[in-house]
Amino acid sequence: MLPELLLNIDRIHEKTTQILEANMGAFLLKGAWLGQMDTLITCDPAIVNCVMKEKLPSYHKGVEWRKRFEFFGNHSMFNTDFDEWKIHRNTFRSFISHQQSQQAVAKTIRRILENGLIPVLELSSKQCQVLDLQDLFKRYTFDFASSMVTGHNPNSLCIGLPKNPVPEALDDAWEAIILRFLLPESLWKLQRWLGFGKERKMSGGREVVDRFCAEQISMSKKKLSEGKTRISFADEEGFNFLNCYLTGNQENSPKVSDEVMRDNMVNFIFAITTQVDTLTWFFWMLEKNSIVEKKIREEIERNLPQKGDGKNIRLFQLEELSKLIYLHAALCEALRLFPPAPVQMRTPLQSETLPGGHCVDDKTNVLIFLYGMARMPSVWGDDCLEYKPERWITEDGGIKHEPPHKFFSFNAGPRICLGRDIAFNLMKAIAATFIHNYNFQVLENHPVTPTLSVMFA
Ligand code: HEM
Repeated sequence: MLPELLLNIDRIHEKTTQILEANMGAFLLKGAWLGQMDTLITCDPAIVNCVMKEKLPSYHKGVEWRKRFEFFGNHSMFNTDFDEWKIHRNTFRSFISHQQSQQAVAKTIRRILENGLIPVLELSSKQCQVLDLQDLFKRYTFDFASSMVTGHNPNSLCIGLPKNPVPEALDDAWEAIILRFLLPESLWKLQRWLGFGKERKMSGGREVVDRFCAEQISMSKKKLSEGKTRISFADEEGFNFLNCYLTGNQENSPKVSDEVMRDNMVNFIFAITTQVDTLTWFFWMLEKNSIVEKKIREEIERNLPQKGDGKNIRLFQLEELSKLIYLHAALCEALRLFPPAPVQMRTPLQSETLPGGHCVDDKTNVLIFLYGMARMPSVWGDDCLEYKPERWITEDGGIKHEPPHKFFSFNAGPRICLGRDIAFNLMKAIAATFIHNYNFQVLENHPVTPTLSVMFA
């Protein structure tokens, strides 16, 4: 099957989905790939539940995963397992669930929308300019990520749209990483050694990201030593992820090395910027389903009536956004059909039998293909290919809860995404601002195809 997949590389998501459907949701790729290991490719929610939740301690991300994602460093939460992962997860959790967090998220989003997005949109609409929405979302999420992680807003979303090398470096990394999954290891290693193609771009990107992190770490240390930031990250002024490390995130927490901070800063920035892809596909879906856009506008008008003459640009408070159920459903539906991370992989530590009877061992990767899961009639019904926010709404008008092993876009089990609520706030804030205040349309004949990247971009 590997040749069949490689021959269809330009439509690999569709091809894999077809093969999965013909094989009842799981098929085995024998050897010669991913470190000469066999790989069970699956989109069966029962297998996901078993691997990611019920038996997670028996599986790890493993060496083949880390080799491919080395851009993130050996000490990032994303690349670690077991005890080391637990330490990092606790640090992230203590930051995200801190009482300052919600206020910091709300203020930061508002500041970026008010001072960054609105001036850009106002100018562009006056001058009838064409805008690249994906680029705007990249700037929005990067400015937010940098503010939360380092306390510094780089203002990449501002009039003139200056180039920022860090988000570009992340995009380059994604495109190189997918090739590390598709090409034989010897080939991508040779490319890395020769400094060639996407590997060369990724190495350059790594330098850019390392420099960014080193500068931020050194600036924050300097501020702390000069007493410019209050000592605790728990104060409003000093509340950022880096300070959480520098000032100790919990009682008696050991101070960590710059390398650990670097790896987890990159991890955090990456986690936040995943929303670029969801927002982009969401707006594309609105273009194709104008009735959904109309319903969102009506929901905003109905639930959040405007005071005054309605002529001013309107921004929403996060508490207001929680009243927008249909918008939430429309975003869930975009996340279902276009999960930003379309694959997850785990390797068992020993022999295991999976639901459905597949046997795997420590020489077999289990690769979960989320993109395919969304397109299985057996999982989501005969209308699974349709963009249909209504599937997320209960009879009494609330949001329908789907178990994470079925709606797997935020992962499931002990490693479930910690930033889900922040993600929805970020996405709803920009979506409501756009939809309520502006009309937009996609350029005629504009080609829309996913790039060959490990993210579904
Ligand atoms: C649409 C937006 C998002 C999606 C689809 C998403 C999805 C995911 C996925 C699939 C994972 C598992 C990664 C893995 O183990 O390989 C994950 C983990 C994580 N996410 Fe998100 N994420 C989003 C936004 C965010 C945001 C905004 C934050 C932070 C504010 C965040 C924080 C995290 C953290 C800390 C983890 C690590 C969990 C662990 O390994 O224990 N995510 N996310």
